[in-house]
Amino acid sequence: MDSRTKGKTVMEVGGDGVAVITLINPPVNSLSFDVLYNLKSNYEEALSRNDVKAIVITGAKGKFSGGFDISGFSEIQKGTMKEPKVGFISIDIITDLLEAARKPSVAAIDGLALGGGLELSMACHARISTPGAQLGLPELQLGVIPGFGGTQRLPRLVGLTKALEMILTSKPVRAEEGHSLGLIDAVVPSAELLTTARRWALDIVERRKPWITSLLKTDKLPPLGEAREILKFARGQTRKQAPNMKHPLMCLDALEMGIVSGPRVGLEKEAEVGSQVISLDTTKGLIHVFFSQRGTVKVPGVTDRGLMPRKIKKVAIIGGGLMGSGIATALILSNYPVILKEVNEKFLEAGIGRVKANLQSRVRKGSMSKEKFEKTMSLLKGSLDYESFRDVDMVIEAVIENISLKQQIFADLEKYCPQHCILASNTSTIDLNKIGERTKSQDRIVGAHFFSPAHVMPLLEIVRTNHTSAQVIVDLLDVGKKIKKTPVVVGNCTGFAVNRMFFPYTQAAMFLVERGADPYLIDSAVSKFGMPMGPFRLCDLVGFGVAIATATQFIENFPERTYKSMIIPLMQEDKRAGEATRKGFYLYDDKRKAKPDPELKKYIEKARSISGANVDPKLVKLSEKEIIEMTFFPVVNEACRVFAEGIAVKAADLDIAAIMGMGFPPYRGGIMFWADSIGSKYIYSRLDEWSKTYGDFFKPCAFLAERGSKGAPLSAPVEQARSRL
Ligand SMILES: CCC[C@H](O)CC(=O)SCCNC(=O)CCNC(=O)[C@H](O)C(C)(C)COP(=O)([O-])OP(=O)([O-])OC[C@H]1O[C@@H](n2cnc3c(N)ncnc32)[C@H](O)[C@@H]1OP(=O)([O-])[O-]
Repeated sequence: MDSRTKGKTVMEVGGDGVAVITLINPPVNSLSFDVLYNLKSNYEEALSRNDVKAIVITGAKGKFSGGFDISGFSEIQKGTMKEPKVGFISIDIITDLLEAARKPSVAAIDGLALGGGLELSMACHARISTPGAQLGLPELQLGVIPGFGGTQRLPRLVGLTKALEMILTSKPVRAEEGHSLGLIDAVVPSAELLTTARRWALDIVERRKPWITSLLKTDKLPPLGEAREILKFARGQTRKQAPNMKHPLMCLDALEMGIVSGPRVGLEKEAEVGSQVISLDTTKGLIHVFFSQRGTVKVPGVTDRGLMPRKIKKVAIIGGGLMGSGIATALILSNYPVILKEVNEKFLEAGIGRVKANLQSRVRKGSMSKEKFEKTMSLLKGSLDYESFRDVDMVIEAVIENISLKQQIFADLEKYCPQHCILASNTSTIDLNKIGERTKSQDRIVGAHFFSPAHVMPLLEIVRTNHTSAQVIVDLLDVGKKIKKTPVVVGNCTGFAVNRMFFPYTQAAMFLVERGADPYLIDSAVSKFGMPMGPFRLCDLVGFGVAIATATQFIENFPERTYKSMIIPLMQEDKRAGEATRKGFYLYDDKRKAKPDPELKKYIEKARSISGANVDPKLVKLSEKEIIEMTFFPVVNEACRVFAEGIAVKAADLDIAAIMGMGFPPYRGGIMFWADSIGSKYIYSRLDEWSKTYGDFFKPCAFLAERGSKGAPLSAPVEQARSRL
C-alpha cells in the first residue's frame, strides 16, 4: 500500500468465474475514498471481463467493513479534503455501477458490517454472513446520516419500523437476527463463508437463487398513510430525545422522501442531506468525540514503550459500600474473580448483598439469565482479613475518604500482597502520595477512580503520581478496556480532572442563586443546554453529605477561588439533604419525581445574609445564554488550569472526562472543544469582567489569559506545561 493512500481493494478471479473483491484497510477496513475508488475500478474491470460471471465482495482479516472512513469527515470539515460530487459514491458507484450491474454480486460478511459497510452490502444482490457478525447503521451517533443508500435500502429489506429503530438508536443487530429480519440471506461458519458466497453468486447467474435489487423491493414497506404515521411518531420522539440536534430529523426527511416519491428521489435527498450534515457544529463535536474517546488510551511516554499488559487473574476490593460493591459488580461482570473485604460480617453481608442486587436488577430487566447470574456471583468471595490477598494481582481500596485509614490499609497491603500486585485507591480527592506515605511501594500505587454507580458509569480516571510505573498504568488501561470503561489517565492532585471541573460548576450555580437568580430557571437552562440535569437537581441526587465533603477538600486546597455558600449546609442542618431525604432543592414524591419547593427561598435568604451577598438585578434577569456562560465558563477556566498543570496530557482527554464524568453533551464535543467553538478571547473577556465585579471565583487563570489575549485555541498542546506526570 502506498504510504499516502489509505487502504485498497484487491480482486482475484477464480476458475469458477467469480471475482472476489477484498476490502483492505486495517484495522476495520473502513471505506476511505482510496478504497472506494479502487472498488470502482475493480468492479469496472470485473464487469468488462468475459471470464467473470459474478462478483463477491468481502473484507480482509475477518471484518467486512466498519463503514466510511470517519477521518474523511474531519478532513472535509477542515477543508483538507474535497468532498466528491454529491451522490457520486452512493448513486454513481454503489447504485448505478454495483447494484444495477448486469453481473450479480454477493456480500460475504465476517465480523462486522457497519455504516457504509452495511450499505455497500445492501446494494449487493445477496448477503451471506458468519454467526455473530454485527450489522448496523450507527451513523447518527456520529452526527452524520447513512449516506450510501442506507436510508432507502434498509427499510426495504427489514421494514420501516425496524429500520427506524436500527437507524435512530445506532444499535447493530447480530447476524442471526439479521437473518430473521431478511437483511441476511444465509448464516454460515467462517470457514464456509467464501465458498457459500461464490456458489450463491453463481446460483443467481443460473437463476437458481433470486436476483434481488434491494432498492426496488416494496413488499416490506407499509402503505403510504401508515408509513407517514410511523414517521410522524418517530419525528416526535426524536424531537423529544435529541432537541439540540438537527441531523436525525434530516435523516428522517431522506427516508420519507424515498417512501413518498420513490427510492431514486430518496437517494438524491439522502445525498444532499448527507453532504449538508457534515458541516453542522453538532457533527463536528460528535466526530471529535469518536476519535478522542479512542485517543484516551494513547498516553505519551507510557503506551508507546512497547509494554504489554500483565494478566490480572484475581482482584481484591476493600470496602463493600456503594462504590466498592459497584466496582466488584463491574469486575465480576467481566469475569474477574474478586475478593471483597469488609471489617465485619454485617458489613460484608451488606456489600455482597449490594452486588447481588446490582446483578438481580439485570435479571429482572431480562438482560441477564439466571444461570449467568449464578455463574457471575460465584466469582465473588467475601473476606474479613488479608490472608486471601496473598495471590491477588490487584487491590482496589474503596473505603471512606479518611487519610489515616487509607494509610493504614496501604501499609497492610504491602505486607500481605505479592510484590507485583497493583495497589489502587478509588479515592476521589485525596493525594495518592499521602495515601502511600507509609509504604515503600510508591511505584505500584495508582488511582482507579470510578464514578457512581461504578458498574454503570462509563468513565475510569486512572490517576498516576510521579512514582507510578508505566507498567502499572498499562495494566490498568487493559483492565479498564476489559470492564468496558473509557479510561482517562490523569495526574495526581485534589479532585483530579473530573471533580476539579465539577466543582466550579456547582459553585457558580450557588453564587448565582445567592445573587438572586432562580435555581429552577438555572436547572432548566442547563438541561436545555444538554446536561442530563441541572446543578441543583444533581446536588439532590448525589446527596448533600457528598457535596459538603467535596467542598471541604476544595476550600482547603483552592481557597483563593472557592465561592463559599452556606445554602447546602443550612439545608443539611434542617435534615433536608437531597433526594434520599425527599427534600433538597426540590421536593420528591414516592416516584422520585422532583417538584420545586417554595420553602427553598428561606434558605437562600439566610445564606445570603450570612455571606453578605446582595441581590443583583442583572443576575435576577439572566437570559438562558448568560446562565450557561456563567455556569460553564468557570468550568472552562478550571479545565484550563488542569491542562496547563499537566494533570491532563491532552485537551481531548478533558473533553471525554467532561462528557463521561459530568454528563457534558457529547454533541458539543466536550468542554475544551466547546470552549474553542466559542473562542478563548470571548471567554477570557467575560470571566475577566465578572471577576472585577464579583471576585476571584471568576478570575481567569494565567493559561486562559495568555491564550485569550491572542485568541489562541485552548485545546492546542501545552508547550512547556509544569507537568506533574
Ligand atoms: C458519506 C458516508 C456515508 C456513510 O453512511 C457514513 C459512515 O459509514 S460513518 C461510519 C459508520 N461506522 C461506525 O460508526 C463504526 C465506528 N466504529 C466502531 O464502532 C468501532 O470502531 C468498531 C465496532 C468498528 C470496532 O471497535 P473496537 O474493536 O473496539 O475498536 P476501536 O473502536 O478501538 O477502533 C479501532 C481503530 O479503528 C478505527 N476505526 C474504527 N471505525 C472506523 C471508521 N469507520 N473510520 C475510521 N477509523 C475507524 C478507530 O479510530 C481505532 O483507531 P486507532 O487508531 O486504533 O485508535
